[in-house]
Amino acid sequence: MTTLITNIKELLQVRETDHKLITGKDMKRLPTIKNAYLLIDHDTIVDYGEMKDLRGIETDNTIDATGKLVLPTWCDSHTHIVFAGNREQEFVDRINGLSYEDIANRGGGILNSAEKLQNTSEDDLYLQSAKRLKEVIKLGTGAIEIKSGYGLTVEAELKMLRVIKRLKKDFPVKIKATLLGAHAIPKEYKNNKEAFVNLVIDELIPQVGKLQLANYIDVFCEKGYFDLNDTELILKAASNYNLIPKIHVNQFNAFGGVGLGVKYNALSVDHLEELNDDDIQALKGSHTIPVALPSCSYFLSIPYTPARKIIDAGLPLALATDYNPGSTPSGNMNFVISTACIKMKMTPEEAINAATINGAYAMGISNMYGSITKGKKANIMITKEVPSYNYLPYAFGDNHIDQVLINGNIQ
Ligand SMILES: N=CN[C@@H](CCC(=O)O)C(=O)O
Ligand SMILES: [Zn+2]
Repeated sequence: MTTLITNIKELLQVRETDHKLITGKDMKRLPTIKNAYLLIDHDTIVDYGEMKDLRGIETDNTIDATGKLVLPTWCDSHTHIVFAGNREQEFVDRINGLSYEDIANRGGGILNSAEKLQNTSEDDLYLQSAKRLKEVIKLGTGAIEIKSGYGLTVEAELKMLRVIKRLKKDFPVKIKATLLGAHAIPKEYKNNKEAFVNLVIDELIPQVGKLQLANYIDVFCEKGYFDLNDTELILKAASNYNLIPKIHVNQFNAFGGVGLGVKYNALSVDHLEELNDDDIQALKGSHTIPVALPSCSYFLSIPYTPARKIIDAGLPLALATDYNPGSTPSGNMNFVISTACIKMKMTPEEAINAATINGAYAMGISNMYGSITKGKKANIMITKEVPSYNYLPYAFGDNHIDQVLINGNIQ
């Protein structure tokens, strides 16, 4: 089946040759073609160009995109969308003066979500998660990384990962799974963190590895959660099963997690609301991409990741949602783009690069996703009629996405 999109006001993120990721100053450049066409064969982008060069061809479908923009779908490289219920009461508690830390210290937070998830059947968990996934696809997400981490027992973690596997089977979007066994210290291990770390290393990682339920390994490397030593032990154990690190670091404190991630060839280091010069130095010359999660900063009222410092140091940056019930109950990548421009002073070009090709890199799929390139998957979105791409982050809070095509099919 062939689909031709014609009269595109502007086709964004057109990359002739395969770029794995965009770094530093180059992030300010967003290659586009005005008054363009795009040709899709089955699930693949096969041709594009200016309308004046379009030769008469027969296609099964034609979409007229007059006044509209076309761009690759968002690649959301950091989410926790498999969760049970919500934490709206903690949201109100924070408004009334408690901090995220206070809530965690009294047994809420991640432990609250873990209890809910343990008491939710696998089918129900699947249905709740599938609903979220459907919603974010409508908002333009065409590839997504999903973490475990609300299980906190071997069985509940496996349940989460099986739900992710089922989502992979049932949905056309590209999904990558991450084992986040060390997300918080369960109540039963409150005074024996070492035993929990051993459980992750000796039981959880081997089982997940053998069942091939995850592509990546994550750790919440943070004061009060898992320290550098715990993190290193877990990354080492995971490497025996080829689980590549994508880790939570520097959300509240900077104490060397970035350097550790780089040492273990992490694909990404995520959060980075607190970032020092040593962290920047560690990232230089590495293959590890920093990932910022501005919706989390917005929701928790914590600092925004210093995007200017990162990009101006010549580094790449990816943007993701962090969709989860505690720190970011939103999977809207359009809001992420706007917030990155408004609060982190990223230009629209930088934000779009960070949410497409660099997001794809941060989930190991930039060879097939994240840009309009011949041979890549036809995961694209068509906006409503808008004056220019600057309008997407500018008119924040509105939904500018008209149609989403995944593998060439309208969703
Ligand atoms: N910080 C660690 N994990 C999640 C939040 C977990 C939660 O509060 O449920 C995050 O990335 O923000
Ligand atoms: Zn997260």
